[in-house]
Amino acid sequence: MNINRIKSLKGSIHIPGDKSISHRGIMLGALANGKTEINHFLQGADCLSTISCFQKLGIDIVNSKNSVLIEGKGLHGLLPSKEILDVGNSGTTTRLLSGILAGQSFITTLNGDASIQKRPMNRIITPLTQMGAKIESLNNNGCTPLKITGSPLKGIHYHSPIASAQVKSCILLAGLYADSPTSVTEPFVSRNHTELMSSSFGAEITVQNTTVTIDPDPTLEGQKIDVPGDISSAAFFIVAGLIIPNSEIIIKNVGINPTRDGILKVCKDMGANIKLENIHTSNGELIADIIVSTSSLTGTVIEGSIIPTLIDEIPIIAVLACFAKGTTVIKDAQELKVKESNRIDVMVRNLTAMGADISATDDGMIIKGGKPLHGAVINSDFDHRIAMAFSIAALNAESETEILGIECINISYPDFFTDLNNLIQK
Ligand SMILES: O=C(O)C1=C[C@@H](OP(=O)(O)O)[C@@H](O)[C@H](O)C1
Ligand SMILES: C=C(OP(=O)(O)O)C(=O)O
Repeated sequence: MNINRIKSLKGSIHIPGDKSISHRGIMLGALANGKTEINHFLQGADCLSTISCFQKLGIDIVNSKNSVLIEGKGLHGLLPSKEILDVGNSGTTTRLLSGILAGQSFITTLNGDASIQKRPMNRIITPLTQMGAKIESLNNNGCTPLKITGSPLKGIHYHSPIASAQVKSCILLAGLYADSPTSVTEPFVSRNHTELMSSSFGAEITVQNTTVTIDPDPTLEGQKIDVPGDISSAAFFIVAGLIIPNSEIIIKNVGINPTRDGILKVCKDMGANIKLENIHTSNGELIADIIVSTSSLTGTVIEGSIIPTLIDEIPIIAVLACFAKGTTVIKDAQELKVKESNRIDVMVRNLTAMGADISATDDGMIIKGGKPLHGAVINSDFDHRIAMAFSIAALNAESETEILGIECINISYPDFFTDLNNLIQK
């Protein structure tokens, strides 16, 4: 894909459904009694992997694009899969599903693509094993393929060394099958969609500071879920609207859950023209329209408790920082090394190729903004966030940019270029 500089962006856009919430809707819908209807479900490859895994576990799911209908079979209704479950590229599917499978009365093997086979799974194997689960990393490297032998589980209080919603959610979902309450304490609060959604399905969840506790064996009842737009997808348009001259865009119906809204705070800190309108709540999730216009920006420091609230947005925030005056420092973000790619290395390599002044640190990056970007050949390393971040950077670079492996945007945002083209002013 070749991309050139554009003049401006104008208009309004509806962002596709939130990836994290879409995954959880399928999982909890499958474990609930009766029908669950999910509207504005994200039709990205990761969420389709979650659907196909649950279909193989005996759940009827009809995906009619506008809505997804799930015929839930209750907490104990899953059936053994005849095949290996394919989790594709999705870390969320792998880790959350492993928590559910740990409590079943059958054996499951799951595996995914080349990227998933390098992502760390000991972070879930350790707590699930403490609960009594039997999980084998078949290549003995702490990664997939995983063989999960469902077992009777006991409730634990796990102190997670990382603020990870996937680790927390994996343990909480396993906790549904435990013999006593299960608690997870994390160093900082990570996204809380599992907590919000499972309590709306009828689970007993209590939250105290950074500790979440779930009671076992609830009766979950099917729900109607309206998925808000994904702020992690909106982030590309937020940044585009800020860095491209003469732009003003309205991004409608975006989830701004406080455990996800770090990018909004960072933009405000940097001096962005950004406003929220029409703020309301749906299914316990906070939603707003976001209005952004071209802004003069200054660098900032991003560290500590805000990191989990913007972890997937760091690639596009690094692009934003290139267009700000002064230095932006990103710290405490070592988790970026174990995403679909090593997002610190890949951002530094590719932004350097475009002429930015950026260096990698052990836990983040330092960007000295203000140097104009020029076109380059960008290898996305088949990471969707990287491919989209550089598609936006290319819109304000001096010469043509070529992005290799652009198809990976299908993971989280299949219509990204259609939506972008609708805003570009010729
Ligand atoms: O729980 C989730 O839906 C997610 C949690 C985050 O991962 P970690 O839990 O590994 O931080 C995030 O990066 C991922 O895109 C989605
Ligand atoms: C890290 C991501 O997803 P996952 O962990 O589910 O693969 C992401 O979407 O940026």
